[in-house]
Amino acid sequence: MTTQPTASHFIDGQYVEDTAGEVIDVIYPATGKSIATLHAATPAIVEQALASAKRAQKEWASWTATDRGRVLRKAADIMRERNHELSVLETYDTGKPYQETSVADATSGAEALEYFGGLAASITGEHIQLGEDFVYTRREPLGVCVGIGAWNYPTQIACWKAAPALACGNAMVFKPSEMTPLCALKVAEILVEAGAPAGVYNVIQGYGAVGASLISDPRVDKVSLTGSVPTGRKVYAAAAEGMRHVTMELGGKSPLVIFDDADLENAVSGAILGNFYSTGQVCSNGTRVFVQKGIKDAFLKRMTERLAGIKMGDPQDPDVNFGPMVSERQRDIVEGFIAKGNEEGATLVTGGKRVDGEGFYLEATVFADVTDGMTIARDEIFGPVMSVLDFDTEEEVLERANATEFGLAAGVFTADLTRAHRMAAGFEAGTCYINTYNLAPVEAPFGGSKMSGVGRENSKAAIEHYSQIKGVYVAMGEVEAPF
Ligand SMILES: NC(=O)c1ccc[n+]([C@@H]2O[C@H](COP(=O)([O-])OP(=O)(O)OC[C@H]3O[C@@H](n4cnc5c(N)ncnc54)[C@H](O)[C@@H]3O)[C@@H](O)[C@H]2O)c1
Ligand SMILES: C[N+](C)(C)CCCC=O
Repeated sequence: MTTQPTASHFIDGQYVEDTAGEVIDVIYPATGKSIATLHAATPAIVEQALASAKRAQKEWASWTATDRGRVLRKAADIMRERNHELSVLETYDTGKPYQETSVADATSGAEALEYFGGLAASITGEHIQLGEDFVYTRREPLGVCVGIGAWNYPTQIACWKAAPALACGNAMVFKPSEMTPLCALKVAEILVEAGAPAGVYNVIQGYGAVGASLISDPRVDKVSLTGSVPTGRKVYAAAAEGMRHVTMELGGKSPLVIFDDADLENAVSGAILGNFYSTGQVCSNGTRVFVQKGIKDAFLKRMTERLAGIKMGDPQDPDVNFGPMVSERQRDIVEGFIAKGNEEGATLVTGGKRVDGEGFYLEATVFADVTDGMTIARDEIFGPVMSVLDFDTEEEVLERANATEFGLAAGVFTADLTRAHRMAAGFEAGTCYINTYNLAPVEAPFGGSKMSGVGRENSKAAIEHYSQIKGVYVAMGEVEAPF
């Protein structure tokens, strides 16, 4: 497969290049070798993208919602037909194993396009009768939306933003992460092939400065960021300057609580999904695993046995189920956290070492006897590191689970369903799980509370964040005035 795209940017329905932009060297995480060279957007490219989105949005919004929905559903079909090719590219972009990308990335993107394509025609206002007079509301697009992506799910993030934005009649300029710039270009190509007018969905590349220049442009009505909390703070503040709408999908340090009465095998599976999928590079991961004391030894034993089933290697090999980290830098950061865990007195149960040779491989790592104040229990690590903390009572664990600035996700494993619902109600998190972890179907809202974010992606809730209501008062009689 050719990983070098036709050009760096996709604007107004076609590939565009400007070699004056800063070089972006795309590295395959499994080998550490360059697989493509792109250029960050120059001010001229940013201008072209925004002008094109501004112009195209008017036309797109004038289509019936049914017609817009048909384009999105056709794009979903194309994505499904090309799932293999798109999954191979996602694996080159991120290093995630093909075993994962072939079921979780273009497929999730297609589901979003299909779901919001189906919903488009049902995005309506309402009628409010006021005696003889009445008010009707129109649910209107916001205009030009900017999407900014993180590197862990490049296809999914591009589609989770494009699908609701376009269903509501907006246009989008999307800037992928500089670490994984390839996949969003394919989403743009597919939308045009499915019939989206040129300019409705544009992709431009760049580092943070390109993202920042998009946000401050007066033509922009909304910014949707998927990224870290520090970047979220900056982006939210810049968006506030221009009173722009925002969606912030940010980081987390989510709790996963396992009671003594939980089904052990399911709890271990949930903790694996919540810590080691995508080599641990998942925002919603339940990295603080609170295990009730009575089940702790059995949990750690079974976890260690199950992790022996990891098959690390060439992520394009369909038998491999654990890939490298996205970059050398990210592996260094995670190794720094592992060192802190050791220094601060946690017990290393398994893993903890990098794998020598090419690529950015790091072992799946489990620490036990972690306490709330340790660095590995407080900071988002964004790598394959699980921290196991002990607890005694429900009341105690809920308080400790919530004692964090983050609020992205939370999970509980227990056979006591009354307790499970009490815990879900008590968690300070936007996305909660009972007896499972990290599923994100498009029909359900996904997003965080506290410092983990603002707004929701997926589900009908996303429509609220890509549209605005206009109220129209209609008088049926004479106008009364005081003088
Ligand atoms: N909540 C979610 O849905 C979700 C999903 C995936 C990742 N994440 C989070 O993303 C983080 C990992 O991704 P990352 O390292 O790419 O995050 P990051 O914050 O470093 O970068 C995210 C994006 O923001 C851009 N950016 C950086 N500075 C900017 C600025 N000043 N203005 C505008 N754009 C700017 C980057 O170029 C990149 O495209 C983790 O914290 C993870 O939890 C959250
Ligand atoms: C679908 N997952 C696995 C929950 C990932 C959502 C995006 C967060 O990183």
